[in-house]
Amino acid sequence: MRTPIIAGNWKMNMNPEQTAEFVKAVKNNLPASTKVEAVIAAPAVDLSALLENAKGSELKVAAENCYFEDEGAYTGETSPKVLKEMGVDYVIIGHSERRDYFHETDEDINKKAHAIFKNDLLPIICCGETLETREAGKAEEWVEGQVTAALEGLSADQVSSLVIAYEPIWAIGTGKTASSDQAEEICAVVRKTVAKLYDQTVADKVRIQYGGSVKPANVKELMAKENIDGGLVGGASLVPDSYLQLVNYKG
Ligand SMILES: O=C[C@H](O)COP(=O)(O)O
Repeated sequence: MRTPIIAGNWKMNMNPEQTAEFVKAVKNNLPASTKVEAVIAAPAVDLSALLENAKGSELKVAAENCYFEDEGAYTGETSPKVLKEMGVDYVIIGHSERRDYFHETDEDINKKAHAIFKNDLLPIICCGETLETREAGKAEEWVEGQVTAALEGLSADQVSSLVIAYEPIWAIGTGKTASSDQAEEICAVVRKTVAKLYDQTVADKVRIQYGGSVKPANVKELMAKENIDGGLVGGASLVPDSYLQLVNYKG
């Protein structure tokens, strides 16, 4: 009943020309968005090229970040209001790289989630533990805390429509995928947290992605898990053929 959602997260890796070429290479071979939602999250400087070339196709477009104010004196930030005007569908927030390198806090992420909904966009909210936290046996508690903080003040309807991406930091860009059982275990914790904060109906609707070295070779096994509804994919989303294999994992 939950539509799978596979999102490529390009990070800081493409320019507008490469973006246009990529979209041309994939746009006619994407699954129907009712079967699997295929999303690309691109750097702000590539969004125009992405949107223009994706027009009329099944591809959905995400920004990799935004600010929590619509406009004003915030040099270098991206307005969620303008993202909406441009035609963007989703915004990734709380990625571990932003939490770590750019000091994004749980409070910032919650403010961004509210700003995203205010502008009629949908957030993809990232969470995930470090290897240290996992080895200390605290991964579940950590992820529950991140999810609780990110969702504060959001309505049941809003939470039903958003996406949460569980990305164990030790599996990002390392080639070390969490086993499908490890991924499922924490994705189940995410769903339980939503049930605890809201109710089971909301928890059954929220879509949960796994991210961390997802590739064509492991996507089917991960997607077969009960609580995994999608993937947030870095490296393997940069090449058209690999991206197409991921979004067409159902055949
Ligand atoms: O947002 C995507 C994740 O950080 C995963 O990246 P990766 O697939 O390169 O491990």
